[in-house]
Amino acid sequence: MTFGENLTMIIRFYTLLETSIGAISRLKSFSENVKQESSEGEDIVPPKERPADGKIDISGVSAAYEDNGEAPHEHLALDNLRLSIAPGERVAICGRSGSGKSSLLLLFLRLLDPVPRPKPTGPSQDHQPSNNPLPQQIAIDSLPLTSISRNHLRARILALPQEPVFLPSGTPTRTNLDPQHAASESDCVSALQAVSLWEFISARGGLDAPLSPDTLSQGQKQLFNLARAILRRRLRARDSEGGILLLDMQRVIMREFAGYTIVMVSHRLGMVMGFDRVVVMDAGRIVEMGRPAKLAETEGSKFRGL
Ligand SMILES: Nc1ncnc2c1ncn2[C@@H]1O[C@H](COP(=O)(O)OP(=O)(O)OP(=O)(O)O)[C@@H](O)[C@H]1O
Repeated sequence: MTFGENLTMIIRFYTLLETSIGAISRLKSFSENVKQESSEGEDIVPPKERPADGKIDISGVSAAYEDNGEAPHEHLALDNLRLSIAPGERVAICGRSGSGKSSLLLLFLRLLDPVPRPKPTGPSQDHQPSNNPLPQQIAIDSLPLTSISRNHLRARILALPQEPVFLPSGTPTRTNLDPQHAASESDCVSALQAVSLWEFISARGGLDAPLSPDTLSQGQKQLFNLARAILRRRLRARDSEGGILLLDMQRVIMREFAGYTIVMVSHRLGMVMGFDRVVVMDAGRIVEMGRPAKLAETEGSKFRGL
């Protein structure tokens, strides 16, 4: 072996060692810093057809990211939210960056939990009375979220986040699309066809070929994520129709989710106008609510201002 080859090998192994040490350090910091979720009291496993209706009730809920224990929170991401959503209603959540839209979706998935409110803030408003008589609670189809098994809750609610998550590069496309291998090959192809991604995937070796998320554009990643939700919706439809879809992306295929209660975060007016109701947020509070077309016409409305 020449000196050059030896040097190349040393550099390659050294780089690998550095990468591995980095991974170990990230795992160590993850296990030290990330608190385990407590599943106390979450003993209800809803029957397969739930959430069949998709009714949502939020009564006086506040939430914060920092963990203060029992101490009051200075910065609330969500501040005394009260919102009822009827089964099958399509609600768009609007508001400036940082107003709490994504945090609201995290609430439904128990990725953010309610915290006690420090004190009534600001003047009482129509949409959010500051003297709230109800205990703070979120319920889906009249079941308090805190009593539903967290895993079941997350498995039942379809969520499309802003930043889609992919399995490590090299994982087959099919596993990325359907990690539990619950769907048939034709189900997978059909879901990818529904979002016009099948031709692209097929040209790269099809379902069993390894997928490198880096080779997908941001739009393609969102479409892939949408194909996952379509596939899960179609598999679920064999047991029950309806459910809850949380959308934190701009592109939606309404046709695929007819009958679902939809809560969508949106910045695009064109998308919002087709919804039943728009909820405008500011500083973690609901500041306006109503039919999008009506609010868009109302002089001085916050929605119009956006
Ligand atoms: N991981 C986090 N840690 C701490 N604070 C956070 C975190 N995520 C959001 N926040 C804070 O919570 C508040 C609400 O943020 P959120 O992401 O819900 O807003 P948003 O309306 O979805 O914004 P955007 O339109 O930019 O996505 C903001 O004050 C934000 O700084």
